[in-house]
Amino acid sequence: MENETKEVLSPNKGLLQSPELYQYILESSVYPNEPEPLKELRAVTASHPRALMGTAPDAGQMMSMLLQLVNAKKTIEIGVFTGYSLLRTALTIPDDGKIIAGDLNLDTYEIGLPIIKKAGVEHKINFIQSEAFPVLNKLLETSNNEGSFDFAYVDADKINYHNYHERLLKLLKVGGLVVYDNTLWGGSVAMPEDHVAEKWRTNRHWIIEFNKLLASDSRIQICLAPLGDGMTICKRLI
Ligand SMILES: C[S@@+](CC[C@H](N)C(=O)[O-])C[C@H]1O[C@@H](n2cnc3c(N)ncnc32)[C@H](O)[C@@H]1O
Ligand SMILES: O=c1cc(-c2ccc(O)cc2)oc2c(O)c(O)ccc12
Repeated sequence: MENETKEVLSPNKGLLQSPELYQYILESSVYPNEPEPLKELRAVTASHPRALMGTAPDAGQMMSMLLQLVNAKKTIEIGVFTGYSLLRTALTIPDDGKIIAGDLNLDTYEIGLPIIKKAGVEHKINFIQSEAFPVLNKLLETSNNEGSFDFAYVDADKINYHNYHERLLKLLKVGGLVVYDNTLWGGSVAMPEDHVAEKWRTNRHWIIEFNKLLASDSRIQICLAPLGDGMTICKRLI
């Protein structure tokens, strides 16, 4: 029974040398401490045709650690899908913490919403069904929001990551973190273009350019963690 559940819930999404090694990380380090509502959310997401888009559980575990390290209370999420990373954040920040969460798609958010409600953390979430730009632009219209966020997570349209970056750096506190998902894009960033499977060709160029941009941005300190599909952690320095 245990094995059956694992197979359904844990497709090998990792970049590691073997599926066994990824499964080992999940079973030895991630699942034993993964809160029950997150397990439930993965289970309800597993049958969605785009389930592979969800933030990987090991990446979610790192998010919790980062949120705790910066004592995050005020956060932004761009790209919610069914809400795995959102629920991770909501379960980690304090009871009076707030998350502004934007996604174009309300239907997918509603798949996870009953679990978010049952976990008792919905009051921390302000979900906005929208393109990301208006959400960020609206926040920037209120000058009090500048330099006020502790943490941001970006997991949406890769072509606009550089535009989100400029806005998020204004919204983050000095010392705050922004984490970008998919910065290794299935490993395709390090392959010659003609070796890249069709699925990963879209966006590969944007991710490669974005990684260069982050590496040359003196306003931030970065670390590209090879977890999930690659997560770049950026700390605002100035
Ligand atoms: C990879 S999924 C997010 C996964 C999510 N973080 C999780 O843990 O399950 C990407 C999401 O970004 C949303 N999205 C794509 N383009 C967007 C845009 N321009 N503005 C807002 N949301 C967008 C999609 O609707 C989709 O739900
Ligand atoms: O097709 C994908 C796959 C992912 C993905 C792969 C591996 C992981 O450990 C996590 C996520 O992420 C995607 C994504 O964020 C997106 O916006 C579109 C497609 C995919």
